[in-house]
Amino acid sequence: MTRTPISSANEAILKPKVLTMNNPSYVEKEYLGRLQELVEFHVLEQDGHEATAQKIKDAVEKNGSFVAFLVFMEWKHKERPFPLNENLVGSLVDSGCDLIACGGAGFDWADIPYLTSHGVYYANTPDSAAVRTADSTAMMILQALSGSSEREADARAGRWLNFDKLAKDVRRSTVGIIGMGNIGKLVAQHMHHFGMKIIYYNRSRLPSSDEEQFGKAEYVSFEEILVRSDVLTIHTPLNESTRHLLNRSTFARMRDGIIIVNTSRGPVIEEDALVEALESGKVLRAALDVYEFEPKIHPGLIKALNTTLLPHSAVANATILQDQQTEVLANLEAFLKTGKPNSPVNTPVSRGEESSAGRCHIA
Ligand SMILES: O=CC(=O)O
Repeated sequence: MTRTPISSANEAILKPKVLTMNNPSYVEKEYLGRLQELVEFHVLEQDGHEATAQKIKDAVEKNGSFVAFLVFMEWKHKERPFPLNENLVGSLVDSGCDLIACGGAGFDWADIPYLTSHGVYYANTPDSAAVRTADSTAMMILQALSGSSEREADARAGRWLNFDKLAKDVRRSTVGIIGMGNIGKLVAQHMHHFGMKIIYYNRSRLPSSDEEQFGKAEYVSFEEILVRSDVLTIHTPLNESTRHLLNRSTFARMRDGIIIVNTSRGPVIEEDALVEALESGKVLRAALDVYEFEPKIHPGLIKALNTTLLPHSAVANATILQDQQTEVLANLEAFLKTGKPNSPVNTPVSRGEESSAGRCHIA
């Protein structure tokens, strides 16, 4: 694969300008070339929150308005300059930016109400994140059922044949899926293939053809999913109604010896309550990729042997950046051609009534 930095000094004057955070270095050269015929890219390298906000202000001052701001993730940057709020992107928004397209499925780091009320689309990258997150979730469910982290610790410590806590049989276990969006459905597909019974809780019921495909998955109430799940896996976005969805009271209502898996967002679980439930044995094991106060992990989780802990890396495989950066650019391309990105998470208020043709930047 060719890695092609985009030029920050394209000549064409009449092309709409697009500001990017980092280079889309993993995108196929031909695709990038086609987009460079449509727009003029300006690149800034990400920094801390305040420093990035200043770089954005400087870019606007120097170049005038940008039609879009694209955020490309890079491995070398360990921390993100978020939150993506008025302080970070206010200068862009005020200068007429219509689209912010960002790598990543979650968008809790962006002030969506601010963007919506200022007429700006926010687009995420659900497709590239979904497959990797679902694959990692399946792996973590199997790890937690088998107690592989405890067994590995035994092996490393030379403890042989320690069968105090035997693996649970995947084929005789029920997985409860909270949130049946793209990721939840892929997890259902994976775990059905492993022979698990699937139950799910979601805002709305899936078409019966989907339920059939997942081995007659059952749509259940929130209370029912707590008491019937052997493994509970969370795939909801983080918002005010899902913050601490799992808390002291819900843990108390779950079946004894439940397994908790979370690859969505940490604050969906009240971590203190989870630690208590792991200590009491109410929760047999937890497999987590996300934490309430990232990048800090609760000391009680680190200490516990019955946890499998990953550093928010469920999506991180060798090809994610290529797919994610391409998905960000596809959002831009769709927006330029139709006035709407492929995967908007909001409907900007001032534009809700406009016809999409009215917003096209490219005929
Ligand atoms: O956390 C990862 C994502 O939101 O894609």
